[in-house]
Amino acid sequence: MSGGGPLNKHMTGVSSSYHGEGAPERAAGETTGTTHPGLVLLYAPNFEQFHPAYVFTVPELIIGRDATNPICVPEQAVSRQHARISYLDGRWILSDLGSRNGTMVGGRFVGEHALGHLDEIRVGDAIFKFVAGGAEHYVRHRIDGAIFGERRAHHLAELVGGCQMDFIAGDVERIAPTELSCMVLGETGTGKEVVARGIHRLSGRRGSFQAINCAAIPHNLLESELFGYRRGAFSGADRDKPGLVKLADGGTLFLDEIGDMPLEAQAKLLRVLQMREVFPLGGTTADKVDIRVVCATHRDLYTLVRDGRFRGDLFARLNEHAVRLPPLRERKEDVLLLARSFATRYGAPRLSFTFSVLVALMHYNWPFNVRELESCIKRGIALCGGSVLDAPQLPDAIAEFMKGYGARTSIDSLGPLSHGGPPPPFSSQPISQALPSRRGAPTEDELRELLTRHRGNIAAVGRELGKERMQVHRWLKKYNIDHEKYR
Ligand SMILES: Nc1ncnc2c1ncn2[C@@H]1O[C@H](COP(=O)(O)OP(=O)(O)OP(=O)(O)O)[C@@H](O)[C@H]1O
Repeated sequence: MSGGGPLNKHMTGVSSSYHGEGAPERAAGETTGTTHPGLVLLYAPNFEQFHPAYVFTVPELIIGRDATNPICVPEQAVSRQHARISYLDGRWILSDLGSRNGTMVGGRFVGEHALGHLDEIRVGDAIFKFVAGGAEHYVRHRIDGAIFGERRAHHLAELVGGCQMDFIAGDVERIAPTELSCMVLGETGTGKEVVARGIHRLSGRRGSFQAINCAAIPHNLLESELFGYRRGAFSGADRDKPGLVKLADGGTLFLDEIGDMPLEAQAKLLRVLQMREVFPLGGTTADKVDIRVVCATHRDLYTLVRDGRFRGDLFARLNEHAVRLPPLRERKEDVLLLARSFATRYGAPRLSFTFSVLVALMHYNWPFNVRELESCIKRGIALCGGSVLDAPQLPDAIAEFMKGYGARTSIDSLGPLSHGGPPPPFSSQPISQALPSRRGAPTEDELRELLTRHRGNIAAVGRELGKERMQVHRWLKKYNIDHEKYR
């Protein structure tokens, strides 16, 4: 496997094998003491020919088409020695080696660039992310879900993802059967409720799963929803009503957005947890309850506790174990798997994605996380009829985000590091003028990507390819592409 065949890490400077020597057994997030930087593959059309991750163990590595390169990108569009990554004055520097088609970081062509954690690098059609540490954790998880070796999690299939999710799911599986109260932390749409339901499902508790969003319910109603009421407790209370605490007896109570719970309700909840009994509003006697609590929040509860807006004693009681879900932009290696899983969920298991769509999905920063990706795929299926999802069917937010994609940086972001030597191959010309004429025809995916980037402008596509407009029209005809759809 690999571009470059089985690698000898001493020869090549990377240890990326997931099927044998050198592949660490631990997954992301564990404290291992091994924190090598490296590149993690996010997407390549021929991803089976790559390692899932390339761990840096020497201070200089070459990326290129030659199979002898430590990081081989086996593609015609990639130069034999395309780019170099070297360690200089405490930074990892990516330098384009005068390649034919350029090297991109964060969607822009660069000459030299000091890499930052999670920088997205594109060489040819291969997209990687640079990680400043922990690259060794990614070496066993391929972007299509294949795992080389043992999976950590075995029962939480609903938590789709790569190595970070496997680690988290393994953690959830371990704590689910215990009595520990759990705090699930993460931005909106990262899957906190999926985790909470998973904890309940694997807990072995026979009661039901009850969920409430503390931010979505008016404060005056929250207590009656949670603790229930007795008939006559207030006007309109014409019968006893059990609250969610009672309904979750023997099961799990999921308190979403716990940071929004008013202080009075917090005091009552603490009592429920300590005394294992609930007093309905207007009641004089308590009902015994046995609940397991899982909470979620996107807020910083430590700050709320410090500011007196959240009770420290309740926080300690709820936070017996914390599960942190990273935002999607920090785990883009999950995007392909998630997209495929949503395609199945929404009735299009055979949905395929054009290359330009995958480029966009990897490049976008997903402010609303997995929920946003889910909506994007669901909508895309409706628009494309469930066969091929193409760039024009992506939401406006993504199209807008992609507008600057493929630009050349106006200044290379290396700062004062350059120690003499040849100047970086920087040009202030737009890339379309700087690129030499290509030899062959673009592939259909390449052409679609160019059309997306230039919003259907044939002249601009032609300039970038170094070809006449008529030639671009001939290719459009050949691939049966309507460039108007990209405008
Ligand atoms: N790892 C995942 N695998 C599969 N689906 C996921 C994953 N993470 C999230 N989802 C899906 O994304 C959507 C949002 O997830 P969920 O409601 O659990 O997020 P949340 O963090 O609880 O959001 P909020 O904070 O807004 O309540 C759901 O449809 C869920 O099924």
